[in-house]
Amino acid sequence: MDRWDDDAVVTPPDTRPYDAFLLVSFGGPEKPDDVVPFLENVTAGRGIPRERLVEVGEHYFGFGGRSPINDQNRDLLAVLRLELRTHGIDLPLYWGNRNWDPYLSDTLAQMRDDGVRRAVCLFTSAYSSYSGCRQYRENLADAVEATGAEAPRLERIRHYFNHPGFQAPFVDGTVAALEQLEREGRDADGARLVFVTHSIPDTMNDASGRWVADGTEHGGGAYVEQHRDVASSVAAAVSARSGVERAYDLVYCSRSGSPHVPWLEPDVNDHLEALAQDGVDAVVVVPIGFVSDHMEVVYDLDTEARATAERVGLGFARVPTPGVDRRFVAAIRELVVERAAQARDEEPDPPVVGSLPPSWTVCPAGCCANPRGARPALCGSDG
Ligand SMILES: CC1=C(CCC(=O)O)c2cc3nc(cc4[nH]c(cc5[nH]c(cc1n2)c(C)c5CCC(=O)O)c(CCC(=O)O)c4C)C(CCC(=O)O)=C3C
Ligand SMILES: [Fe+2]
Repeated sequence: MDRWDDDAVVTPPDTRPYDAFLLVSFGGPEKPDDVVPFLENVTAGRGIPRERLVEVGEHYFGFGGRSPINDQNRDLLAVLRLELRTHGIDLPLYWGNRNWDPYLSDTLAQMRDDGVRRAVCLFTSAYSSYSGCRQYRENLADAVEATGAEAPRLERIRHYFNHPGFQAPFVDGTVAALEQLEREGRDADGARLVFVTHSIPDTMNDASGRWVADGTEHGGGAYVEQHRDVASSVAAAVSARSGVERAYDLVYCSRSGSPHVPWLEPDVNDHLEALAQDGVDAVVVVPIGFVSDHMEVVYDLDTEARATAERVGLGFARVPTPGVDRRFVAAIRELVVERAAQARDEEPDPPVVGSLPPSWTVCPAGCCANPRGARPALCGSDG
């Protein structure tokens, strides 16, 4: 008969004061008829040129009008539910999107009806920027407004770009990609590591992580700084594993908006062309800007950037995003427990890799300012 040692009984981690977890994401179309209304949601008031919308719409139609992003969030919730349960954490999980069903306002109403009082939120963006943080905080404020007085109180997990569980899948994936290039007869030792993230307007980067105290501005440029820190940390871990120092770069994809507005560069396609001209034989593309392999990855990188690499004769291997990797899912569990301890005024020791400290959980006044003017936003000190 199996003996159940008393000391084998693990005391579940304390997640009070939270009685729910909310996954906050971008949303994406699920069938061809959804594509145009989805794009209209995304670009409302953004001044995106019509020809750009038609172009991006074609990307979606090329994938049957269905973005992978909602299914990836369903998968993440399924494995997270298992992860929490096996660690004795009984937290109901909810999911809401900015731009498509399930919308945050519908999800918040469900949470209210279920009697949820105080939920911890994770955004499917690991970094500081208006699009990746404050805009989600504004979306939460709008959803709480629509839900009314009984809406749950919402608090946010820190930016998790430097959590070890977010970076570990990129390190392993890069080592595996180099081995793949080796098998293809490419110069893996001389391969360039090309870290990629979503381009944003220069002004949005300048405003990222910039906050105001007593009329004085502090910080700014956090989006690029955080990505550079991840790139250097992953590149160092890969070189420690492979015994080879490789050159690496941080480049950008998915630029949008008016061509007259400066966005972060170089674009990944321009960069691949330049590397080929410099005689580089192969690249490993590491999409550190993304949590799952959604359209900005499977189209902008796996379709567009891969075609550029083939055209210029570069060996090309693309590393998977964290998605449902068990270390990333475990990191989410740890971040929930960490945030709950902070909410109880305890002082957990947040694990980080790289040279930057753990990010804040309550955004300071003015942080990642909305380029179109201030709007109500939750999870910060400027409501
Ligand atoms: C920083 C950032 C992230 C990462 C943070 C996060 O993960 O949230 C992100 C994610 C995503 N962006 C996505 C899609 C789009 N982004 C657009 C437009 C824009 N993105 C921007 C920034 C970002 N975007 C910006 C500054 C614009 C210009 C309009 C504006 O100023 O707001 C447009 C309009 C057409 C166009 O591309 O021009 C689309 C369709 C999808 C869904 C993919 C799928 O369906 O699988 C996802 C996850
Ligand atoms: Fe985007």
